[in-house]
Order: sequence, then C-alpha cells, then structure tokens
Amino acid sequence: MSKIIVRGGQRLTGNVRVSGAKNAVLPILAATLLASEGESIIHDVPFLDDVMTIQQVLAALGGKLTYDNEIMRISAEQLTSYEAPYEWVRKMRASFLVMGPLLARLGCVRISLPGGCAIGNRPIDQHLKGFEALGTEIVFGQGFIEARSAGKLKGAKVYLDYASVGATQNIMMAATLAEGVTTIENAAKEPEIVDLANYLNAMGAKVRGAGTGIIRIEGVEKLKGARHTVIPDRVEAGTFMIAAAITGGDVHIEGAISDHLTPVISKLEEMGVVVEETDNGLRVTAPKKLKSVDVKTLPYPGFPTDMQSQMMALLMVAEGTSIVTETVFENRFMHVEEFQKMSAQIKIDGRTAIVSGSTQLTGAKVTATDLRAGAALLCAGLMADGETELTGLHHVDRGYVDITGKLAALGADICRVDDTPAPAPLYSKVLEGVAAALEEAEPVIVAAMAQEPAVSKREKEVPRMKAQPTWA
Ligand SMILES: CC(=O)N[C@H]1[C@@H](OP(=O)(O)OP(=O)(O)OC[C@H]2O[C@@H](n3ccc(=O)[nH]c3=O)[C@H](O)[C@@H]2O)O[C@H](CO)[C@@H](O)[C@@H]1O
Ligand SMILES: C=C(OP(=O)(O)O)C(=O)O
Repeated sequence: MSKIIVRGGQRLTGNVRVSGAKNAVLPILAATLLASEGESIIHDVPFLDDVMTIQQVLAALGGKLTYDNEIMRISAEQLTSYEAPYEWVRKMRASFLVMGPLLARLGCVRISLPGGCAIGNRPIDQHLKGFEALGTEIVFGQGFIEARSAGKLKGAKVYLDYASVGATQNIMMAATLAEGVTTIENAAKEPEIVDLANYLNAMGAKVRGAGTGIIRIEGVEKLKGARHTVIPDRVEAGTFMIAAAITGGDVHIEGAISDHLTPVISKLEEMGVVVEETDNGLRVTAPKKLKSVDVKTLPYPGFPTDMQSQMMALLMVAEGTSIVTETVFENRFMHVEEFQKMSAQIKIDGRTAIVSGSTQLTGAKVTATDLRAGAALLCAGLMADGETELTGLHHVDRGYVDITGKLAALGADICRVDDTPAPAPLYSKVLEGVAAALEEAEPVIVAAMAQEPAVSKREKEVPRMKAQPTWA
C-alpha cells in the first residue's frame, strides 16, 4: 500500500509554486467539447489523477488530446460518441460536467451518475433543472441518465435553489450554443466560474456577469478552440498557508492570488498569522502561538469547504476552543476520527465540530478519508510528535501535484513510499507508449484504409455515434 511518511517538528521555509487549479481546469477541459472548429490550447494544466480521468472521458467522446509540460491541446471537431463511460464518470464528480457541452453540441447525452469524494449526498437536481428549462427531456436509467433536446437548446431563465458550482458551470456551458438568452439566477460566484466564463468568451461565447449572482449567456451559432491559462489553485495555496502556519514557518506561496483567498487570509490573520502580498504571491509568516477562531463554511466568498479540514488541523494546535461549522456538505467531518488517532480533542455535534486547542499532536497511522482530509492529515503530521503514516493516497493524488516533493522542498521531513510506481508518471509512460506505437503503425493503417471498399470510406468521413439514444 502506498504511503506518505512525515516526521513532525520541522519549520517550513522557502518558496513553493502553486499549480493550476483542479477545480478550474476540469470544467474548462469539459468545455473544450463545445468547439466545433479549431484546437484549444490550455496552459498550466496540473498533472493530477483527476486531469487524467477527464482526459479519458474526452477521448472516449472523440476528443483528440496531447499533454506535455502542463500544456494540453484538445481538438473536439468531430465527436464520435454521446456517451460518457461509467468507468471514468464514477471516479470523479466533475466528469458530469461534460453533460452541458454534449447537450449543446449534439442535443443528446448518456451519462453515468457521478462519483467523487463521499462528503455528502451530492445530488444533481439543480443541473437537471437547468437542462430541462433549456428544453431537454431527461430519462433516468439504472445508474445513468439519458437526455435529449428536440433541436437546439432554447435560452431560458434558471433560478438555482442553491448556488451550486457544478450546476452553474454545466448550465452556463449548455447555454452558450442555445437559441436566445439564458440567465442563471443565484449562480455560484467562485473564481473557477469566472475562469470558465473567460475561456468560453475566448472561444466566442457571450457570457456576462460571471462572479456575480446573475449570469447572462447569449447563445451563439458556434464556438472555436481557444488558448487559455488556468488560474492558480486557491485550495492548494491555502493548504500550503496552513502548512506554513502550523510549523511557525515563513513561506512564500508563488502564484497565490490574494482576492481568491480572502476568507482564508482573514481567518489566519485573526489567529495571528502574518500574510503579505508580494509581486507574485503571498508570504506567510507565523508566530509560535496562534489564537483560536470560529469558522463556518459557505459558498464563495465565504470560507471554502475545501479548506475546512486543513483549517481544523491548525485549530487543534491554536490556544483556546474553536467551533467549526460545515454548511456545504453534510458528511465532511470524516477526518475528525483520523485526527483523534493523533490525539486531537474534537467533539462533533451535527454539522458543528468543537475543537479544543493547544494539543500536542502525536504521530499515528491515518487514512485520507477524502482529498482535502489527506492534505489536512499531512499538515497535522508536520507538527506531530513522531511519525505519521498516511495511506489512502488515491484521494490525495486526485488534487495535489507532488505534495510530498513540495513539502520536502520547504524543509519538511517527509517521503512517499509507493508499492507500485506512482500512478501519474506511470500513466504518462503508457501514453508515451501508445503515441509511439501509433506513430509506428501509421503507414500500415493508412495503407489498409486506402484498400477498403468505398462504402467504408464514406462511413469514415461522416462521424457516427457509437450507439444511438433509446428514442432515436
Ligand atoms: C470539481 C469541483 O469544482 N468541485 C468543487 C465543487 O463541487 P460541486 O460542484 O459538486 O459542489 P456544489 O456547489 O454543486 O455543491 C454544493 C452543495 O450543493 C448541493 N447541490 C449541488 C448540486 C445540485 O444539483 N443539488 C444540490 O443540492 C450539494 O449537495 C452540496 O451540498 O464545489 C464544491 C463547493 O465549493 C467544492 O467542495 C468542490 O471541490
Ligand atoms: C471535493 C472536492 O472535489 P470533488 O468535487 O471533485 O469531489 C475537492 O476538490 O475538495
């Protein structure tokens, strides 16, 4: 079983570069499916398992992709399937974001119900409500959904009952090619929504108001591939801010955008941490003793739920008692049991956790119960007495680029032990192998194609769906 081993007690110092944002790049890669012409070139694409997953989904739909040096090139001119396969969609919730683009491009989609971190029920009713308002008929199968529209989608007014990030993104993408104007009311305001809107507009879309509660999308005839650079990951940046603070360190977080981190910065400052803006990031300096604070997670610009567990790690060592309230996901305290193995004093009462501070944490064998929980346990391990051994690394690999290497470069006593080679490099080797094999086989394939009868040639020129919708 792969594990990360951290020995606590090292003060972190130095510079760490933040990678492109997972939660921005995934919807942007889904949106590349909207381009019926030209190639999209996406910069700062982080090397993450989730990125590999969406890459598989796009390839299964007919997208042609290359990925090198954090740059992904995608051509989706000829989609060959309307079906997002179960094997990939079950792995990651964000795969569901191909539904909007496929409806907009093809007028039909078959998609499995999404998986992802088990932090709550995570329904998709708001996504579907939006698609229905745009003129889509939706049928539920066993574990999957089929949806179709009788022609182009039609612009409509959509009011979201909850400012859902994913629903806002999915509906926004679907509306870009709809006839007429769509407004999304009570839209999510996260920076990742703004980043997606910027990319869509670069493709030729007309999206206004992203980052506010009302987004207006005027449908256009078609979209073209575009070049875009993904925003830095505010959750990764926030995680390193906590890592710096918990060790009483002095760390420069290169690429961190202060505006995206306002709630995290203000809570850290209340605790006594000094956060200074620099030309290209944030410098975090922490005193030895920190004060307790209360934290309540909320949609942006409130305190992010994706930073709740890391913040809790810090509160465990601050002086005094803190109250943490999780309002976004109903089951996002699973890390508490793991923290308790490290001697944390935390009581849970419904959606509230009461954290007693000034704890001398002790190293233990712990498991990442979700992506952010894994990072939070590493933060706790950085100042625990003795050795902490973290397993469940498949969660961490979904969303952090080489967190072990980055922490080690800041002075942490940390290492990763993989039974099998780490999944990401292995994957790239497979891709390299496939690319090399294809290159070698190309003359043979071309020759074989030239000998095929005329009827097959015609089929090749007209991209066909792999399967037909049940109503076709
Ligand atoms: C890939 C990605 O970007 N993931 C982020 C995204 O997830 P995601 O887009 O799934 O989060 P949402 O904003 O949709 O979910 C927030 C809340 O809305 C509820 N809800 C959502 C959709 C719906 O149709 N009905 C409904 O009731 C959810 O159950 C949850 O309680 O935003 C979350 C909230 O900031 C983050 O924690 C995730 O890291
Ligand atoms: C919950 C998260 O991701 P996802 O929505 O993909 O499960 C996260 O990034 O913390």
